[in-house]
Amino acid sequence: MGASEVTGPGDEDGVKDIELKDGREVKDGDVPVPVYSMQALWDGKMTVKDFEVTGKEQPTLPHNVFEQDEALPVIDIEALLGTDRIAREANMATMLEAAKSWGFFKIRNHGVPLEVVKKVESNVKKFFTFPMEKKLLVKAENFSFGYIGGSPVTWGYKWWMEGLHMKVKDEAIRNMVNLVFSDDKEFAKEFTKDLTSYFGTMRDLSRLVVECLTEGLGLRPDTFTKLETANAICNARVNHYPRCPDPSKVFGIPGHTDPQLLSILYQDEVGGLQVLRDGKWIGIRPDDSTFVVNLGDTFQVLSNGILHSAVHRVALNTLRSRYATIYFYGIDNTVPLSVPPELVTKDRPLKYRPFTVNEYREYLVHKQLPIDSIKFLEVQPKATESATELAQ
Ligand SMILES: O=C(O)CCC(=O)C(=O)O
Ligand SMILES: [Fe+2]
Repeated sequence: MGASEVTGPGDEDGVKDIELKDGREVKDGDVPVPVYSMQALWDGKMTVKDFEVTGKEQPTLPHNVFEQDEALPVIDIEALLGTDRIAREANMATMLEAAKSWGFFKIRNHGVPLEVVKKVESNVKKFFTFPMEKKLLVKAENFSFGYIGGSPVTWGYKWWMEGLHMKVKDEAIRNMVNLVFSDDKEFAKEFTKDLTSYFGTMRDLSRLVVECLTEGLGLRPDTFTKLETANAICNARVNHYPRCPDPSKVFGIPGHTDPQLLSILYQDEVGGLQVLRDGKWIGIRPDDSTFVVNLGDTFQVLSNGILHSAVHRVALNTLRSRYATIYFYGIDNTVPLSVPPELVTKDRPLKYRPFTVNEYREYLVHKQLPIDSIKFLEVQPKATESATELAQ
């Protein structure tokens, strides 16, 4: 199938004069910047074949099969905040257990009006309809903030999605929105207001969940949230997965874990989010009365492996575009982070080494988000120890 038959902006040619060299874009001898997969597809520089996943990693579950979704625990946030001690303890226990085993759960009675998320979704939907040259005004360099037209084409597997990755800081939001919607000042103002309110409510919700889980680990509830400094990487992304002519071979996002502490996700009614549980993929049913929470690598590491950062992926379909709005809650990106000593015992020796969020991020951007990227943070056996083991 030719790129022209693929849904999406197709002919937008904001990058047509850019040469691809070793998967990197080169503009008039400038420093090369990465080009993204969907952007290259829509520009006729890649085909659907370039997105195909092979062998064991191919999609196995259609986007609309949710057979075991009912088993996914649902936590009542109102009960966590309430005065009924029994209800609180029951929900705390279920949440902690879900965080250890699934790494995923749903939350209900979370107090965030659906409209707050839907507004962000619809504003960004409008952004996605713009011609590529306009989207590229806020292109994310190095997979950071702004427009992501897929995954870097240098990665082994390619993401069939585009996303708008937004910083939490008000000023950053304002600058980005004003740049893109410069000819519609009223809309830009509304957009900024909607985003600011979304970020505020999601941050509060994330803190609450993180603090309850931290308390469940036997630590002071603010052990990790107090590291949510000005340097913290908290951000949000609206993902758009266009219809795909071959969902049996292509993923929106292949299996991966999220790097941050925690993600809170709202998916539209189409379906496609799947989580790996005990070696089996389970489709998560879309549901407007809940958000999906999943733990990220930082939480698994800082809990010394007690909590689980689950592998998840996004399946596509031939009929409908899909949107997901995700808030990623992170902590300081420069301070060295390490497992609290209380979580290291004789039975549970230290599993992960100290690291900084920036160091991990740097690794991920260059390593294509491998499914087991968290291994990078494992304690390495000391050379002398391995030599001793070998000698025995
Ligand atoms: O689209 C989704 O449901 C999940 C997206 C996701 O996993 C991510 O952006 O990290
Ligand atoms: Fe993810």
